[in-house]
Amino acid sequence: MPVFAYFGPAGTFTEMALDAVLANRPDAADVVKAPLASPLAVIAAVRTGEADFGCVPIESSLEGAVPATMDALVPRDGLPRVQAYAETALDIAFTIAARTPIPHDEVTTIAGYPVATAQVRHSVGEHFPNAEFVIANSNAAAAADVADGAADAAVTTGAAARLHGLIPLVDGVADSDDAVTRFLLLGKPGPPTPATGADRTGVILDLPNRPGSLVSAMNEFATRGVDLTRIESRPRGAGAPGQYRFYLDACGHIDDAAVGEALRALHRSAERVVFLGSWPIDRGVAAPPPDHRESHEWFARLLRGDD
Ligand SMILES: O=C(O)C(=O)C[C@]1(C(=O)O)C=C[C@@H](O)C=C1
Repeated sequence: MPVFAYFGPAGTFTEMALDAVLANRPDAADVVKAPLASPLAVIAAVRTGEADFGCVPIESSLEGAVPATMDALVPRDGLPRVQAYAETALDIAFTIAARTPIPHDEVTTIAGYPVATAQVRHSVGEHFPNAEFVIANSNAAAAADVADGAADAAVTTGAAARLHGLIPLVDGVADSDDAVTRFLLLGKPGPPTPATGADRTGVILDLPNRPGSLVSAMNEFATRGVDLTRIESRPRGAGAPGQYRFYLDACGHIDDAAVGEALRALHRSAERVVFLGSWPIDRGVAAPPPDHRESHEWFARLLRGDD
């Protein structure tokens, strides 16, 4: 049975995102769901083959990129890259839950995962004036911590609160009404899912450290009319202090000629291009890239001497 790892434990938003992906698969009843402790562990399990697929959070509309996932996406130590095959966007609102219905002003510690606490800072300050956050490993781990007595209350999901027998103190907590988190379904490298006309392509770029190299890389998309939806930078890490790598998401599919041309050009100029995949966009506006097929056909005719 195929194994689908996810950032757990049970009850995380990531599990809900995975369930949404599985709902579209005919074999959904015959898969094994494996909760792992971090996005790094999920991605490592996909790389080594312990899991066939892995589901991880990638981007919060309030908090931006999920650093633990971004860093884990970089292939290391000769292991294969991972590739995204699907994304799911979920509306995010948290439950603050405790072991007993404790008065709000008596809550002094609230367990929370940093990507989550950053999304509820103001609301929690209003509801729980005497509380400070203590770090948990995920939204569901926060509920487990409270069940174990490690904090008075948790920033968690409704599902995790129920699983751990906690009582909701406040439901639907978010500093913004339209908070959305995007999740990726990752697998081993393989042929991308067919182009749908509303797709996203992701790459990680290691660029030479010289003036203009990032502008040039972005121009490979701009000059071909390809819309970029996201640019992130992360430190390159050990051995490269002060140096950054860049993550670009573009509208379009590797099979769209304009996107394919941009990727080939990047391969010629970048130190390394890691292809993260081309997959259908779940929500949001996608400006499709211009159709370059006619120019390719014209060129092929020239080579054949037909034109
Ligand atoms: O999946 C979960 O519940 C998580 O704890 C992870 C995560 C994330 O890293 O973005 C998922 C959704 C929310 O944005 C906050 C936390």
